[in-house]
Amino acid sequence: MKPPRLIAIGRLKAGPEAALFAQYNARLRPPFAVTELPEAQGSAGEIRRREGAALLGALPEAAFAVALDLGGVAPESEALAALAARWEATGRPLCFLIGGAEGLDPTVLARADHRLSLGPLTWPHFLVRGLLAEQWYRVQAIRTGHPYHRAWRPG
Ligand SMILES: C[S@@+](CC[C@H](N)C(=O)[O-])C[C@H]1O[C@@H](n2cnc3c(N)ncnc32)[C@H](O)[C@@H]1O
Repeated sequence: MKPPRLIAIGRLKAGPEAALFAQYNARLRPPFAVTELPEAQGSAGEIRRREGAALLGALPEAAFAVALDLGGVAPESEALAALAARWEATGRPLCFLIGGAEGLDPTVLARADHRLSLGPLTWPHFLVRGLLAEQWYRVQAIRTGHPYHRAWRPG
């Protein structure tokens, strides 16, 4: 299987966020391939537009693009596992897009094939990489029946 690609704004320096991402990415089969794009300068609108253009420029034309976006739908982990199977069945290279501090430009959201929320809380973009890697590992555990994911919830 081709590795999913993570295209993200900002260069992740060594520290707790990088360690969290590395820990879960190392467990993934296959791990994410990562493309980092520099943070843009200017007003908030200019930053969004410039970063948006860079994200779209780094996105392969055929890609199935999943934008990490607060305005998207926040699925339960089992539902995300079902979505992952559908995304893979398209046969298109899977790419996740993470914005910078100003968020994703509307052009990126318009291009996205899916808008994925990790819940209504706003997370720092560097932390989102680790959260996504953990959820993708959980998705793989759900799909393979690995006990990492415990589905039980109180009734
Ligand atoms: C600090 S947030 C940007 C906040 C910005 N005000 C917005 O509304 O998008 C940086 C990036 O992290 C990702 N992000 C942060 N929280 C998220 C969440 N709860 N669900 C999905 N993505 C999130 C998005 O890709 C976002 O562009």
